[in-house]
Amino acid sequence: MENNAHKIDYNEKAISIKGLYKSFGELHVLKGIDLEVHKGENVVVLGKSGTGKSVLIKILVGLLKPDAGVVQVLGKEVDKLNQKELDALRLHIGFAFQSSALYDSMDVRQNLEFPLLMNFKNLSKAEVKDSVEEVLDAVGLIDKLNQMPSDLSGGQRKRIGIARTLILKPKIMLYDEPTSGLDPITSFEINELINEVQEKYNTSSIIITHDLTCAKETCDRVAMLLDGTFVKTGTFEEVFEDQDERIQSFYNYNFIK
Ligand SMILES: Nc1ncnc2c1ncn2[C@@H]1O[C@H](COP(=O)(O)OP(=O)(O)OP(=O)(O)O)[C@@H](O)[C@H]1O
Repeated sequence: MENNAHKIDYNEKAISIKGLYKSFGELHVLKGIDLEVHKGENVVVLGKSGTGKSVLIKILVGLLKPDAGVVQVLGKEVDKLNQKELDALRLHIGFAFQSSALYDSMDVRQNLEFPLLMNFKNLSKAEVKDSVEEVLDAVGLIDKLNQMPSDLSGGQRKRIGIARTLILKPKIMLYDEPTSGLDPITSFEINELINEVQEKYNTSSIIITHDLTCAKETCDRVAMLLDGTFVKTGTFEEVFEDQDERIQSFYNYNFIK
């Protein structure tokens, strides 16, 4: 589904992947991947468990090196960067973990302040307070400022996790299974939030999921990863209109769940 609310700039690539290969010994995980994510675009990567979605993300953030291919993020060729350059690039990438990854011993305010204080030493107390309140407001949880993560629902923890990445004003958002473990209503709210983040912060995003509703609601384009390659890339409808047996079987299996 084309999401017209997003201001996509097709002249600017946030992520560009060409001919990417990655194997672990005899296990050939990525076998010639090409993908572009434009500025302001949400691209959903769909694929079965174990097809290399996490490997792809790790290559994007420089945690794994490709065997072959060119991977550019915000114009930088990731595997050519030194550690300092990589750290600088990662500051522009927000990673929303499947688990939310909040610090349980810190309240919501401290969880949100933490990345700011770690990365920017000269911020005034007022600047920190304003940033915390802005992102909490963006995820609709301003009233949870002083709560502990253990007192929040799973959906609220996901929202705070997203707020914590937003506080560094990332240009790119990577969402790893954002709706996994959530009930349908909470999943709906997270899908809406992903779109709101896109609209408010004009981020470019990769959303990894096998939740077809999440894909349909958040995608500008879908890239279907099967057997180590993107077998089809296009709008949600374009991908699932394809009669490729593997795509139809993925749809039928995941639709029933
Ligand atoms: N560092 C590694 N060393 C060896 N094998 C690895 C390594 N990282 C990933 N793999 C293998 O690569 C394959 C793809 O793993 P990956 O974690 O990317 O799958 P995925 O698509 O993210 O799956 P899921 O949806 O279950 O998280 C798996 O078979 C995995 O065991």
